[in-house]
Amino acid sequence: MRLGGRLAAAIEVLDDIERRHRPVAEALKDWGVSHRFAGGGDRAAIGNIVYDALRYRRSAGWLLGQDTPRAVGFGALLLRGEHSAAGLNAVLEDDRFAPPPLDDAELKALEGRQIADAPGPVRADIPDWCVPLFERAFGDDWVGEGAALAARPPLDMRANTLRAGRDKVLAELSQTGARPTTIAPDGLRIAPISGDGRHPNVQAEAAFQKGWFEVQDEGSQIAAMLAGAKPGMQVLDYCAGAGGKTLALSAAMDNHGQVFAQDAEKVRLAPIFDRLRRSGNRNVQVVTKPAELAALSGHMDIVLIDAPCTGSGTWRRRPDAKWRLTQRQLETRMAEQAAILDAARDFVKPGGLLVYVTCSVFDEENGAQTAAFRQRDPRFAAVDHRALWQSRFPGHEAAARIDPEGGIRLSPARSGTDGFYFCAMRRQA
Ligand SMILES: C[S@@+](CC[C@H](N)C(=O)[O-])C[C@H]1O[C@@H](n2cnc3c(N)ncnc32)[C@H](O)[C@@H]1O
Repeated sequence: MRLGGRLAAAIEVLDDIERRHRPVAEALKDWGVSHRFAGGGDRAAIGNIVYDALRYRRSAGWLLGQDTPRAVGFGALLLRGEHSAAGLNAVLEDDRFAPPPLDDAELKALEGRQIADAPGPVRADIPDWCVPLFERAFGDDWVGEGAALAARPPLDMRANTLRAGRDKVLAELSQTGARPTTIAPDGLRIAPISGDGRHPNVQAEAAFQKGWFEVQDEGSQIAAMLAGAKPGMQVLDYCAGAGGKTLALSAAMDNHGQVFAQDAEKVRLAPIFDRLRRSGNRNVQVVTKPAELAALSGHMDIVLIDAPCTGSGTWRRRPDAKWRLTQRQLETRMAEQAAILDAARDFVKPGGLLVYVTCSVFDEENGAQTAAFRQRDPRFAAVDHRALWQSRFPGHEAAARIDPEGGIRLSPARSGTDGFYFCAMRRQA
């Protein structure tokens, strides 16, 4: 397929996502099933246009003055800067699978439009209703932070020190272009894809099958490290899901002590069993019965709440979620988070830590949530987060926002990671 056919396919997929409210991955998969002739390179290129169009939906649409699948598809290509409008039309001209070229009205709309002149919400590529949330979270930096959340993400991995050190994994993955991450000591990073490329399928590597590494964003690795799990501790991962943080906590404990993994939705825990077999984590107990959980009350050195959240910190990877999110969903998540904080606190032993983490950038789910919790339960006090950050990641002072009232924030613009919030609160009595 040439560029025109790929662009037409991307517009078709974007239309499907919009009309049928399909998740992007499913819409792309369906397109692939019904177009079996398309090769891997075509699928990757179409996927890149679709994902870019969703990441840059606002700015791509602004360029053409419309928010249609066609406008954002064309806009996403133009934003790459590889073609001028006339140049793109010339490429599409003799391609019979291409969409109709840009017409006079579209060319006129594009004339003289520079993203640098666009209003803030367009440059930030966020919905209008999110602007106050971004302003509250980032102050004057909100446009840059929004734009960074619209960029293509890297592929991050964590060396599983129970099986292999980072250098050994780096040597094994040398063909993939993986480099050490700058902040997390066990992290590896493959840079964001450029042009029509795609990330290597690292999970097909023998080293992955041998459990030498896990796919995990550097921000998630940092959050797990900040929790401070040590060999011999009793740790409850209260919202363990597929176990990304469970495995990191267990590795930090060098398999000594106990990590209890629980989740309200048992089905979410299902992948953890395979992951544990591969990674050699032997101190993880998956909690499946209420009685097993009740027995832990008041005994935990650390309770980690990796809370359900809007996921606004992961919009680089899940850009469709950015446009689907509503104020009502945000409020639902906030209510869940408050209820989980109240339910999980009793598992912390006196002197132990309640650690709250989200992959959201909104203060409503982060600092405001933990501050409200401490008001409800003054037995819990925020630790000195500046001292904590400096002790774990010396030399990286500029990479995180430390909130005076307690909490550490990571973001693509500041830390080069997904957006994360971390807050550790010590139980006094
Ligand atoms: C952010 S995800 C966890 C991701 C996981 N910790 C990881 O690192 O891979 C949040 C999890 O919280 C779970 N959850 C939602 N409500 C819960 C509740 N009331 N109690 C415990 N877990 C809950 C969800 O099922 C979901 O798996």
